[in-house]
Amino acid sequence: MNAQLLDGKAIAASIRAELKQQVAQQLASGAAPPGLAVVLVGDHPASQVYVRNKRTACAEVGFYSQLHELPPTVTPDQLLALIDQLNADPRIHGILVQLPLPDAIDTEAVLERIDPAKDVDGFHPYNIGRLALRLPALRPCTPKGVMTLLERTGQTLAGCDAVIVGQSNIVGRPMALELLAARCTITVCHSRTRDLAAKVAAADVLVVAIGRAEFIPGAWIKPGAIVIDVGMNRTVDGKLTGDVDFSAAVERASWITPVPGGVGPMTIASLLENTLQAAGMRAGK
Ligand SMILES: Nc1nc(=O)c2c([nH]1)NC[C@@H]1CN(c3ccc(C(=O)N[C@@H](CCC(=O)O)C(=O)O)cc3)C=[N+]21
Repeated sequence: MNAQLLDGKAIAASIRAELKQQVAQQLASGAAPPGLAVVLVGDHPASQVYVRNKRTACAEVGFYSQLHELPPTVTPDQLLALIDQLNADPRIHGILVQLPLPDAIDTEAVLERIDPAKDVDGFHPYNIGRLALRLPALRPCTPKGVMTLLERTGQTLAGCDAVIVGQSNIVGRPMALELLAARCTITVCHSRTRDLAAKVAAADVLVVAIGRAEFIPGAWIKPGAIVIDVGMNRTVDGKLTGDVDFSAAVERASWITPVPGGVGPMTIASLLENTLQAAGMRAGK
């Protein structure tokens, strides 16, 4: 069997085209554009690339956006004061504080300072709690993008055995909540999991988000599984590679995401959807 490619790059482009139309319609009826503020602390080179991609995407769909670049020496009080200012700014509907933050800053305190109604990353405990309770919320962008990819396969998720490798607050845990809401049976694996190979081999839907290049061998994949690779690892020669051994997995899976061009562009598309949602203009869902 040779898997079909879940082309995140193309699906994200079609989502942006739809959002662009919705924004144009709202603008024509006199509404202000959705506004996103991105806060970047320090000079993490990878973060600068991601932030640039996010701002380009905002411009493409007609959003207003601001970039706030702060030095790595910024004090917690200065950062919290900026968040307060953005919370109060009526032009800004979404606030994204790029992670990771410098060690001297208490990440949880910063994320909790963001108005939950402007929390377009969906990282605030209020929004995570609402996701856990299956209430409408701003949902974390990467798991939301993965759910959009899974919908595009046309496969029924209810009743599937879904296995998530990785238990991070930003991907693994909210991913488990999303798949549970879709009525999958969930297994979350992590560094203390026993017999990971057997867990992976039981997955109808496999989502891998651990950040270790080609950690999951293709031979572990259940024939016919849907494989979603959230990993983005930079190899020594500068290429991006996922957490799954793609060349072997593609021969067993029914659907698989490439890296790059899979989950990454969907994360940004979800951020745009969330910003539109926060602006009160309903995005797709
Ligand atoms: N508060 C916060 N929210 C985030 O959503 C967030 C963050 N912090 N910190 C960093 C990570 C990383 N992230 C990416 C999003 C898209 C691509 C993406 O579009 N990747 C392209 C390729 C990019 C390349 O070639 O380098 C792809 O996979 O095809 C990558 C990485 C969002 N993050």
